[in-house]
Amino acid sequence: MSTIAAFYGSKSILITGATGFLGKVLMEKLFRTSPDLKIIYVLVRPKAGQTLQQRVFQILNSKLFEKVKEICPNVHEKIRPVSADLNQHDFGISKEDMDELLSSTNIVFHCAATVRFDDPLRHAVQLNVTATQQLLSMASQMPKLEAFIHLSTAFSNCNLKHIDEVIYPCSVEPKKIIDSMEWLDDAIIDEITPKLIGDRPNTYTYTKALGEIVVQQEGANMNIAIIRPSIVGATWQEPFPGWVDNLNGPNGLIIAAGKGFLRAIKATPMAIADLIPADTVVNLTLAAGWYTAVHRPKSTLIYHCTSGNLNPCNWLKMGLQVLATFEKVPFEKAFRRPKADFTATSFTTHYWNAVSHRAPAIIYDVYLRLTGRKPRVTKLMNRLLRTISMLEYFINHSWEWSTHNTEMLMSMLSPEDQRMFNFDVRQLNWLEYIENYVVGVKKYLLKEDMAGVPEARQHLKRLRNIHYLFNIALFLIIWRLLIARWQTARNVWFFIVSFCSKFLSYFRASSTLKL
Ligand SMILES: CCCCCCCCCCCCCCCCCCCCCCCCCCCCCC(=O)SCCNC(=O)CCNC(=O)[C@H](O)C(C)(C)COP(=O)(O)OP(=O)(O)OC[C@H]1O[C@@H](n2cnc3c(N)ncnc32)[C@H](O)[C@@H]1OP(=O)(O)O
Ligand SMILES: NC(=O)C1=CN([C@@H]2O[C@H](COP(=O)(O)OP(=O)(O)OC[C@H]3O[C@@H](n4cnc5c(N)ncnc54)[C@H](OP(=O)(O)O)[C@@H]3O)[C@@H](O)[C@H]2O)C=CC1
Repeated sequence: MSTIAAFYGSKSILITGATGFLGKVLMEKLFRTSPDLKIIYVLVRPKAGQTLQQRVFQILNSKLFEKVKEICPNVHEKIRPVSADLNQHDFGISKEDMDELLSSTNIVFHCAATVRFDDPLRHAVQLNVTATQQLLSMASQMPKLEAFIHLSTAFSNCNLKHIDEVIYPCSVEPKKIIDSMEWLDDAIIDEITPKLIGDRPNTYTYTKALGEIVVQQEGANMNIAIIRPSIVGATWQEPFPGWVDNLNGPNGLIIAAGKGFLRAIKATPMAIADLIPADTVVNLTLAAGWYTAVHRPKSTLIYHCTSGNLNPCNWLKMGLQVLATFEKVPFEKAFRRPKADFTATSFTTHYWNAVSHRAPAIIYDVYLRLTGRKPRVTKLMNRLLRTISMLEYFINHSWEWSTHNTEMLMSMLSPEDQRMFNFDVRQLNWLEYIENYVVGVKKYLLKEDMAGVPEARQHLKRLRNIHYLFNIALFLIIWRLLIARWQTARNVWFFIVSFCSKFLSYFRASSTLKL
């Protein structure tokens, strides 16, 4: 019997960010391995015209929860959506709901965050720092609380090269930042943002670092752990390989490359691609929750959930496997054939952006306009280039994360738990994982049927033929123009034609002699 699964049975669990990518995988695993758990409270905000119940219903009805519904048929009774907006004071939670949360919760998993890289500092601070502080204040009033698990990121200290499982100070205290957001106006905040974030690339990583300090300060008297995942990718094994549901991280780029929009990217091929599967993160998170509650470590433990030092893989190997999978399982209705290269300098990046990204987009939009349709590719391409510029930092740097606490936790697990809550990335076969990841992007994100693969292949063949025809036509047009305007080109042309005709007459003469 799994000790961890038994631990979560009979517990009341509070999850923030349960509608997000990791939150859903976490909830799924909890229900699947501990179907007898008491209740999961999920803090959800109504969104896109959907009520909380509709949002939760949609999650439970998704493919991700198919196994859960077999194992735990009454899952909908065990999940309690609580209306909450983390941007509001007390999260806008009603008094009755708050009383129930405070009196019943045993474990808190804090997954909610803004993960946007371009969020204005005020918004990122509100969600990643102030809301964390408020949640800790709520947690401090929970008499039955056994553990509080905070999801941070391995990149919270990406301004450093070597990162230990410790909390690093920031130049300005989080409390001062929170206070200043109250009275500074937006223009001033925008002005001071670059100074505050310093050598971090965005407000996301900066506010996640501040969030960690808040957790350490405010949670001193609680059983707390912090999980720092690196780049979270599709699921590796559970509940099935390749599950993914948003465009964050590599996902959007895999689509862009598979559909032939992304043809070149500035990347350091040999830099470590520190990807970590979502189910690995969830297994470590649940194991850490159990360990924190049962073993009550004296200080807040930080767990690096990274792959680089245990099972390193570089961007080149990953990129090539992504491209190899496109050959096997092409995406439908591609814009161009998938083919992507790394660029090394800003000059070559600008060049390929102009030639391989912007020019085809403009040409296609002209074609759309001429055929009476609305041009859209240039806009899409601009958005893609903006996204790439935001992600580029992470594919051109390498980091070393120590994983002592994570390895210690692994050694504390029983063999059964090591199997059931596996977070040992040394067992991960990257090539297999990436293939399943790309197929998962096709199936679960693009909602493309595998039955459409032969037609997708045919489409790529047509694109190849169009490409050849286009190149030949372009060559002939340029050559014709050159001959018309430039004497040297005419001379070269005359030389080639006379050389070919001499070669042909020689060939004809020698074959006649042989006869
Ligand atoms: C399997 C790995 C291999 C990868 C290989 C992929 C390419 C294959 C090519 C092969 C050959 C070449 C090899 C190349 C190898 C290198 C490839 C690099 C890929 C790896 C990228 C690394 C990413 C690292 C990030 C990790 C950092 C830390 C992790 C975390 O802690 S947090 C989670 C990460 N957070 C994010 O990723 C958020 C990033 N997103 C944003 O900040 C914003 O969305 C934005 C990018 C700034 C865009 O903002 P906008 O306001 O312009 O847009 P909005 O968000 O409103 O969306 C508008 C529409 O655009 C769609 N969209 C959003 N995001 C993306 C996206 N990433 N890609 C594409 N499209 C996106 C969105 O859905 C909207 O669509 P609409 O609704 O239809 O309008
Ligand atoms: N994905 C990744 O690559 C990595 C993620 N992490 C960390 O893991 C955690 C989860 O990330 P992930 O699942 O990918 O993120 P998602 O963006 O998928 O999910 C974010 C969650 O936060 C919720 N949320 C955002 N704003 C509010 C709000 N005002 N009130 C209530 N809920 C809100 C969202 O709710 P809604 O659905 O209503 O928007 C959603 O459930 C984060 O803390 C992130 O920093 C760390 C490293 C890498």
